[in-house]
Amino acid sequence: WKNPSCNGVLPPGSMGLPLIGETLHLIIPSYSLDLHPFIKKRIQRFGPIFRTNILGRPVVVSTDPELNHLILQQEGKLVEMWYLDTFSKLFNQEGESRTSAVGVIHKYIRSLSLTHFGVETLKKGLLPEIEDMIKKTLQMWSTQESIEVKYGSAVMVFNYIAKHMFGYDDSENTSEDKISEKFTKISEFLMSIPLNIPGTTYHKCLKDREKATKFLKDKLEERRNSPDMYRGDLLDQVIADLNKEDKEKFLSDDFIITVIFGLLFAGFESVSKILTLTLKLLADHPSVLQELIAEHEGILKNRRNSDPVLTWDEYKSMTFTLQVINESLRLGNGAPGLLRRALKDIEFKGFTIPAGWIIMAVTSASHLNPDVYKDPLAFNPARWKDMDPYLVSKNFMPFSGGTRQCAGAEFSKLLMATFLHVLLTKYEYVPVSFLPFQWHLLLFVIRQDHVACFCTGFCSRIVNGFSGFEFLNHRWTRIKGGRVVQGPMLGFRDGFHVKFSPDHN
Ligand code: HEM
Repeated sequence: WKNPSCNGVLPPGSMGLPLIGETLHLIIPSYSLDLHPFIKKRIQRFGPIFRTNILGRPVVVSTDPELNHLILQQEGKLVEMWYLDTFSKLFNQEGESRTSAVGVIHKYIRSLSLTHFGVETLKKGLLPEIEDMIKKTLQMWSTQESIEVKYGSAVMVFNYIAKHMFGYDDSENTSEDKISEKFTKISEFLMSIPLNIPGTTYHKCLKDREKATKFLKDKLEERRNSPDMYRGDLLDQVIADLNKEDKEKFLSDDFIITVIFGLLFAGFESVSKILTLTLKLLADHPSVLQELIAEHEGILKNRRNSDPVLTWDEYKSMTFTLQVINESLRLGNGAPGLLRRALKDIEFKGFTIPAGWIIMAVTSASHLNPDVYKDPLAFNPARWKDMDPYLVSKNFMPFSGGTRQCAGAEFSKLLMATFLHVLLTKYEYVPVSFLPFQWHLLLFVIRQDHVACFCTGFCSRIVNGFSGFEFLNHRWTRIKGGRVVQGPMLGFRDGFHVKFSPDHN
């Protein structure tokens, strides 16, 4: 394993231990948004392209923007998409059947997701539905003692996508049967070592997958046997496809379940991570929060019609909000890299990547390149104002690129922007004071039976507008957590707990 054969010169690197390679280095948690220390150290030692071994597979890690760009553009020719073995088992795709199914799944899943979550659908009617769902979610959150935002938003996005795809209603299920719980738990286990022994996280993951799959199968059966339940949603579309006389050969119940499973997964996990990171970064950066609030208040002020619903044009006018979201996407790389398998030997800059090897394209390396993004670890949404569009196209790939570009990108941005709009126009951020007293002037505002304490050090807006100050019934306050961890997937150590206060009126 130490000196793999190759028809050329392998990139430099080390293959670690037999069987596990250098996996342990990669899963050591890192508590920063910077490149994972394992990748940083290897770059210093071997340069931007190096070889290693992860989970027993020979891997070439690339932080080289040109190579990353090349492999994203050469899907199906030089490389094919490859999931970790854990992912493959999770999605019931293994061995040759997996390889041949990937291309077909790709085409079908892409077209399905664009039909149901693409720009045209968003424009036509999804936006008001999303806004309504977010208002109800925040209202519901505000009845809880506190919310762990990553988990709460994962459930929110899962429920919305599942409702939209097959009419799922979480409130109809007891907590034991809530399928959202099964899915959100499965995601915790994704990077586990594939050891199917009772007690391992991998084993639990497979058990939860069984339950989730059974649930989806029952849904499919139920809808098929009750034509009066027709809603024109994704499930109805796939049932119609299955019933066609000249249906595609690959279409089967199992295939459909895999597609729905994959789509649910592709959606809720990434959005909830980036949304949580955005709230955490906003809580850490009061001046950015101020500017964002001003933008959303401006939208309300400029609204001519009395209909209090966000429009597509208003969403598109949220320049600063979209900069904030871009900045979160830039910093919050959900996974260490995009995974591909070389279909043939790839020659690049004097090195050869042998056919069959895995390539991990670390696109986040470009996101943190100081030559492109000055002071790259700083959360500075204003930087996007002056970014050169050409540089951005080459160095900003949170949604991947080429034919595999995320089919839910616009949906995700719109959902996050709408969430921020509802949150910031309806709920005031009240920071918990944790700096020494002498750094602050504490204002106690007493009206009726409510008492609130505002800290000037963090919330200058309240101080500036103090003369015309209105008592705020809706508030959100960071309670605890928010420490980012890459292990190697992005997460939040101890979660990010926020108290959303109820409306007293
Ligand atoms: C912040 C949120 C999201 C991020 C950062 C994100 C990121 C990505 C990335 C990086 C890929 C490409 C993976 C690769 O090249 O190996 C991808 C693919 C995909 N995403 Fe997303 N995603 C997000 C949300 C969503 C949502 C909400 C949906 C569905 C509603 C979705 C559906 C898909 C689909 C279907 C693909 C496969 C596209 C294809 O292979 O043609 N994503 N996403």
